[in-house]
Amino acid sequence: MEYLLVQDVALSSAPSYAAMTKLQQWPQLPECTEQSLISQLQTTLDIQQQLNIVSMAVGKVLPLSAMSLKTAVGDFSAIGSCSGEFEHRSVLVLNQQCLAELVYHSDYAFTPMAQRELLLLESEWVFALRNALVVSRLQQMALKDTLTGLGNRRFFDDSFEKAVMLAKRHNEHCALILLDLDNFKQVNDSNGHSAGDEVLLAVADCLRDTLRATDSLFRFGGDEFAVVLSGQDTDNAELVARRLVKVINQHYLCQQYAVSASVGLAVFNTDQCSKQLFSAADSALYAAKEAGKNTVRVA
Ligand SMILES: Nc1nc2c(ncn2[C@@H]2O[C@H](COP(=O)(O)OP(=O)(O)OP(=O)(O)O)[C@@H](O)[C@H]2O)c(=O)[nH]1
Repeated sequence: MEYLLVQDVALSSAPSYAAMTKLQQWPQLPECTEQSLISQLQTTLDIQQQLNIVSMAVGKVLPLSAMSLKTAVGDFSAIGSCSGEFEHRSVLVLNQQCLAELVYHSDYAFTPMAQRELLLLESEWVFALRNALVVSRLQQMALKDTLTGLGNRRFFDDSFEKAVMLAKRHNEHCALILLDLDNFKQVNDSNGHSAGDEVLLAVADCLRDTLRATDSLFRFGGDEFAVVLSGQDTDNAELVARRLVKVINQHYLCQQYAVSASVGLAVFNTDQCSKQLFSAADSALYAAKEAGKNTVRVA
């Protein structure tokens, strides 16, 4: 299913609320309920929060056990969702554009009356949801590397600063891995830029698959990647770093083009600020290159 993308949005061309919903044909909720849902939705541009708000409103008109939303910027589940025997699906459309698909679950059948009430609540949500989707899409575009879909340098700067501050506050470990591919330039030079892009995509996949969901992975630009590991001491972080170098060595494209990876690792100590930790990892990366590449050095 094709969902709304930010470039599809023409904010000024949205139809009027009444024309879009044909509300007069539908059973009306008491005015205060209707007003409060719309005004609650206007308080946030966060899709998850909007879904939670709508699920609470739906819960007032029928017994709901789960509610989830599929969009172009990701899938969301209402807080407290659990399985239910009956399912009802709705596609949310605004201005002839598909915003999202909503999936409801309940232990009770979705009667035609219940479905009409859901439709009414959905019609109150579409404008706020459209705005939240646009914001989310813009955030993704500002913070993601377009080739690999990983966080970009700007996202790294922000996340790294926060990770170091948290580590300091909770007196925990925080490790920074800087990874730079070896001999990558020759892939571009001998096989063209698209072959280079393929290698970068393969490396991004290797790194993503090897790391845990709680680790943060970024592409800095060029052939440089960064990983922030929260709560890992030097020994564990070094194990992770060596594993990353190994999976890159084992990938058939990297073998084909003789590409490997050098890594610099630094683990936060409480006297350091984020700049000092970064600089320590950068020096370690330089040492790994100087040591002949395809290796890990710890600051
Ligand atoms: N295909 C492709 N190449 C890129 C991209 N961004 C940067 N590059 C190229 O990546 C190369 C990075 O240069 P270097 O790090 O010096 O290359 P290297 O051969 O790995 O050098 P060593 O680290 O010393 O082994 C340059 O040739 C850039 O043009 C990209 O998005 N796609």
